[in-house]
Amino acid sequence: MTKEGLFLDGVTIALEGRVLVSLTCRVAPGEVLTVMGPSGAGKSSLLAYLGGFLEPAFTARGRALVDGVEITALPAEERHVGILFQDPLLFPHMSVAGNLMFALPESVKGRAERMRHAEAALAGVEMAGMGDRDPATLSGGQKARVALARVLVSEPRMLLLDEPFSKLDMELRQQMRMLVFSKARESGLPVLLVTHDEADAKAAGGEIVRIGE
Ligand SMILES: Nc1ncnc2c1ncn2[C@@H]1O[C@H](COP(=O)(O)OP(=O)(O)OP(=O)(O)O)[C@@H](O)[C@H]1O
Repeated sequence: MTKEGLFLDGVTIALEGRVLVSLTCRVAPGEVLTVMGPSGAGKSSLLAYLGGFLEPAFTARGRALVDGVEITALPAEERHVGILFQDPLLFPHMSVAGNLMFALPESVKGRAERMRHAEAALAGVEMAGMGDRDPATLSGGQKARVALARVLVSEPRMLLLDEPFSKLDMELRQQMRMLVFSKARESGLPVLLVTHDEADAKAAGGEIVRIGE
């Protein structure tokens, strides 16, 4: 399929009759669009609309297309939107590899093959050989890298990032920014990044949209 990236076509989100977000823009494959704005502006609601989990208190219209596929016309489970939140949200009852295998598409068959995919993805985030570890024994930075590997193995069409670096300390934050944006570029995934941090936007290097100001 030709990669066209993400197209937000008149995406409008309102709460109690008040428009919070109104956006038409394109994000090329591998590029990042950063959405900034004050608390309560509607940044997370925009991601929730694209991911298919917007609360019913909101009304929304407009289309989001990824590589020509109108994801907003699909049920959430068919959108294949990868999301990273502030917290890595690893399943605590599964090993690190188990967390990745859970996210792998069903098309990857057989336990050995699934394990190989998981291990390769871990190696791609500098976590080679850590598949057997219990997530609780990992550092914050390691958990963040596992969360990134998990979202990448799920073969998403695009990435939504909701303040994914904000809980990391300065040095780790910079490392994670580089890793996330280089993985997005490498895999040609369009990225929507929500952040309060101007340094995130700078590292992302793409266009910045400010809402609610
Ligand atoms: N379930 C809900 N029902 C009603 N109002 C809600 C609901 N969830 C959020 N809101 C309100 O919707 C508005 C937008 O919230 P949203 O979380 O999208 O903002 P945000 O820009 O992501 O804020 P922050 O930067 O603080 O995360 C806020 O005024 C919030 O109080």
